[in-house]
Amino acid sequence: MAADIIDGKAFAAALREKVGEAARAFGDKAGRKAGLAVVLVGDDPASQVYVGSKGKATVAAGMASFEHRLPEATSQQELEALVRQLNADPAVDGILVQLPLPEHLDDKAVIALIDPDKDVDGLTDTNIARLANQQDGLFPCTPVGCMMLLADRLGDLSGRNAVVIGRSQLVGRPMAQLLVNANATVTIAHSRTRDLPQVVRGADIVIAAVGRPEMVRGDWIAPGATVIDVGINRLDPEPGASKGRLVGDVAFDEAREVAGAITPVPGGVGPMTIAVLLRNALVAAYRHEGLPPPKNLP
Ligand SMILES: Nc1nc2c(c(=O)[nH]1)N[C@@H](CN(C=O)c1ccc(C(=O)N[C@@H](CCC(=O)O)C(=O)O)cc1)CN2
Repeated sequence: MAADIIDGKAFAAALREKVGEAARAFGDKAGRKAGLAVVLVGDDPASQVYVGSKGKATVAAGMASFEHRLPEATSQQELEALVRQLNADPAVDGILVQLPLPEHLDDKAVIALIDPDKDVDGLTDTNIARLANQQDGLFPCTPVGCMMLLADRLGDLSGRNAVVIGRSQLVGRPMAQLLVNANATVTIAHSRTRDLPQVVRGADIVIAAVGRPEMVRGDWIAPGATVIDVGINRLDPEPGASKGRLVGDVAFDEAREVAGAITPVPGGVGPMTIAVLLRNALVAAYRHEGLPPPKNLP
């Protein structure tokens, strides 16, 4: 039987609604809107689209959006000066530097400067440590979104075997930590993993986050497994088409024949990234004002 489709787009829309309600309540309590600053350097077309979507979603949720689009030639010093300025700005509750940065810029040095309590991407050392120590903090949006989809589908994850394919700072590593914190048994697989198909066959939960189109094949998936596809890869255009198709890291049609549930691309994990970003920015705003975030905000 074909797997159920996990509708990330619908889940994200519901989360954005809840964030919108909580943002209105924040405005009433704090006498100001929660504010999210997004910094984009250069003209990478995909990043421009994502930053535009983030700005629109922020405003739609009733929050203030501060967009900083800097030219490709921006120096490390200029970018760091902007981050310092945003750290000091009381109207800014959350700061996100869109990745990847142009090659000449040192992303680690820029991220290290972000005030951890405004670090809505959860990439600073302080938030990495808070995640590892199971403390309150701000954690990376895509993995948090994946956890919400998994909890909705599977409930308690205790004792489940999860394989995370990919070990990036933005997805693979925090994803594995969140799964461990939820008492799953976690394997992190990567380019040096031996017999990856066999490793994946042992998983009840597969998180694919490698950035290689349709790498995970249907015969790697255990029957009934839950497959979360984080990859967003654009294929070369077919003859006569202006744009190539978007595919994930999982061969969707094959995997769907075997899995119990699977996220599609597009419409799966991607929309959760922006919804969780809004959630993180609002949580940061409540904490910034010394207020407890609303209990009904996941
Ligand atoms: N600082 C950060 N940079 C980047 C992050 C991040 O979380 N923080 N994530 C990605 C890109 N990203 C947000 O920035 C993002 C990617 C995809 C989507 C999304 O909704 N995708 C749609 C398809 C969109 C399309 O048609 O192209 C989907 O999957 O349905 C949202 C956000 C890298 N950089």
